[in-house]
Amino acid sequence: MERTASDTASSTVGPPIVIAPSLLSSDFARLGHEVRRLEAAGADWHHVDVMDGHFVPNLTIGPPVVAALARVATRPLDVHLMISEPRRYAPDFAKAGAHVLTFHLEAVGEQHARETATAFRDLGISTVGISINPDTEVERLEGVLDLVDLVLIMSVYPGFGGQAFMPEVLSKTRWLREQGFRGHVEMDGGLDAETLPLCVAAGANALVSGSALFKAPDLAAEIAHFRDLAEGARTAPRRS
Ligand SMILES: O=C(CO)[C@@H](O)[C@H](O)COP(=O)(O)O
Ligand SMILES: [Fe+2]
Repeated sequence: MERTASDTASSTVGPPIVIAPSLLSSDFARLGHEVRRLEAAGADWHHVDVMDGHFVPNLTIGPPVVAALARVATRPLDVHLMISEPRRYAPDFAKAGAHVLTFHLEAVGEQHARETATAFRDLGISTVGISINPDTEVERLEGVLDLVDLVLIMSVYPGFGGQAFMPEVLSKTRWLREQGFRGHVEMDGGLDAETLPLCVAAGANALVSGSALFKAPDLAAEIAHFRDLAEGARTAPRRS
C-alpha cells in the first residue's frame, strides 16, 4: 500500500521524527538500487533536490527522474524545488509522484506565496511545503503559515551537499514553534550526529541528511543512530 507523508510513526509530542536522506549524495547511476537500500535501512522519506541552474548555481534532476523514483519508492518522495518558477513546473512534479512538494519563498515573494501554496494543494499535493534560505527572515513566512503543512529551514546556502551547518538559523525553527506552527519543520543542510540534536531541540522534526548519512559505513546503523539522537533531543528537558 502506498504511504503518505503523514503516515510515519506516531508521537504524542508533535509531528513524528522523519529521517529524510538526500538522494543528492547517492549514486545517481543506481538510483533505484539506492531507493531500495534506503528503505531497507529505515529511511522515512526520500529527499529529492531539484535545482534549475538559475535559482541556485547547480543543475540536478527533473520530473522524469522523479517519476522513475516513484515507480520504485514505497516511502514518500520529499521534493525540494530550488527553482525560479515553481508554479510553472509543479504540475509535472505532482504528476511524477511527489508527495511533499516544497517551493522557496524567495522564488515567488510574499505576494505570491499564498497562491502558490494553494495551487500546489489544488494539484493534489498532500504535504505542501515552503522553504527559506539562510539569509531570509523567518517572519516573512507569517502570512502563509496557515496554508502550508511543512516549513523547510535551510541550514546551508542551497545548491550543494556537503556544506557546514549554520547554527544561526536554529532561532527560525524556535520562532515557528513559538508561533504555534504544528506542521512539519524540516531542516536541511549539514545535518550530522552533532548538529541533528540541535535541530530537534529547537523544534524540528523532519531531518534531511545527505553527505553524513551516505558516507557512514553502515547506513541502517546510522539512520537508527540519527533516530535515537532525535528522540533523545526531543524528550530531553530544555535548558533555560
Ligand atoms: O537542499 C540541499 C542543498 O541545496 C540539501 O538537501 C543537501 O543535499 C543536503 O546535503 P548535506 O548538507 O546533508 O550533505
Ligand atoms: Fe534539500
